[in-house]
Amino acid sequence: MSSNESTKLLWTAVGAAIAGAGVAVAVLKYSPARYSAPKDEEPSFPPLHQKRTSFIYENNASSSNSVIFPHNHEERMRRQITARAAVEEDNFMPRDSVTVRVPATSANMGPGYDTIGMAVDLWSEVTVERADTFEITAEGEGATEMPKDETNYMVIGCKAAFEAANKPLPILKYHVFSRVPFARGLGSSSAAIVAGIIAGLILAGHRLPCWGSEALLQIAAGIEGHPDNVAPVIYGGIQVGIHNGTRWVTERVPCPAGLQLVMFIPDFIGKTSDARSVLQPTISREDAAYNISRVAFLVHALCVGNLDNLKWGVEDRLHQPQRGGKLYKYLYPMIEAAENAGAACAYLSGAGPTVMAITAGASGDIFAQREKERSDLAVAKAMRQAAKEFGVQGQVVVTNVSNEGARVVKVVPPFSTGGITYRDNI
Ligand SMILES: Nc1ncnc2c1ncn2[C@@H]1O[C@H](COP(=O)(O)OP(=O)(O)O)[C@@H](O)[C@H]1O
Ligand SMILES: N[C@@H](CCOP(=O)(O)O)C(=O)O
Repeated sequence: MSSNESTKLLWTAVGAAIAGAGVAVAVLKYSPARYSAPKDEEPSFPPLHQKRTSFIYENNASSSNSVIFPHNHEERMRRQITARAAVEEDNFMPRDSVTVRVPATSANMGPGYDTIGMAVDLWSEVTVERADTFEITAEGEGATEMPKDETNYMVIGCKAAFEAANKPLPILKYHVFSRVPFARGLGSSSAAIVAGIIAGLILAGHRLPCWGSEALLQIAAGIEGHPDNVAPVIYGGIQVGIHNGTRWVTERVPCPAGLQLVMFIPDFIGKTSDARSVLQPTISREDAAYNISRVAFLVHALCVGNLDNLKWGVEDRLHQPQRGGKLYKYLYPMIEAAENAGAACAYLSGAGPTVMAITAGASGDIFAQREKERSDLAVAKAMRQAAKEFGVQGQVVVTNVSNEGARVVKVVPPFSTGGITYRDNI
């Protein structure tokens, strides 16, 4: 290399270093990290109904083009929310009518009492509309049994939504087409609560903060008292929820593909409140350790897709032995029969009386699989036989886990406008 070339290289390097330092200073000075909330403090945003195109970048030093550090998830979310909110601004006006679909859920999954729950591919559809007189009509599961007055959870959910919106509850009429078995341990109450809240929010034209506060979850779990049903109704999949001392927090647990759910649903009703009252108020350290180990095993088995470990993972000493002993004598014999017939595991769904067996199919829809690849039929037969031996009448329903939670399927006036069409043209 000539001395000329090396001098040129030296100056290029010096120039690059100065430019780099300049960028670094600019980045540090204007980095969005400077505007993030102090540690341990929730970032406070203006009310969500306010025009938001300005609130994130009120301080002009930070523009939407400024650098986001890889770890700065919060800033990235704020920008995404801002962009989306600008598009959706028009959609937050009060509505006349809304229809929401909500899934059944299977809580506890054995040892995860009041903590773990799974969305089940069985859906109810709730329509709430403004009316001159209050009315509740229902068809399908529990149509005659569910309350038709203000104690109905759809109404309680709707009321909570209007309270959150700080608006008086208008006169509304409710219609539910229910496919979630009523008071059978498949989360009919949580489905009604979540449907009511979502419908109420949309009718009121109010939206709740999601990221960082999950306000919908707070309201729903506040009404239900535990998050194991409402979290999967809202978010779908398998959810593990806690209360962190300040608020409810839920996380999705990965769900292995191709699971089938084989449910024995007795013909009789089992109210959750009754099934909670048979539980002992305290448990031994040994039983606590037992349940901790099983929950850990369950979550691990789901995460790595090790279905062989599920049968250990669903074992429990917190509620199943008491409920099985006092209310559902068929429970353990049915679990054994299902597992012997090829189920990966079986447990009491929620507070019962339904027993849930999980079987592993090949990939694709079960109706497109050869019988050899499916164990749901053998498991269903074994569960029915066990029920017969105990004189319990009921039906077996086979379905899947739903990775999706509650969704709005119709709104009047619609969200879709000439310019933007939302899915299903809602
Ligand atoms: N819209 C509704 N759908 C189902 N149950 C409701 C509804 N509104 C109120 N309930 C009450 O909730 C109870 C059913 O909930 P629960 O006992 O927890 O069973 P599940 O396992 O189905 O959630 C019943 O006593 C019923 O009166
Ligand atoms: N953790 C609760 C779950 C109740 O579920 P449900 O579907 O029976 O309402 C309990 O075990 O009590």
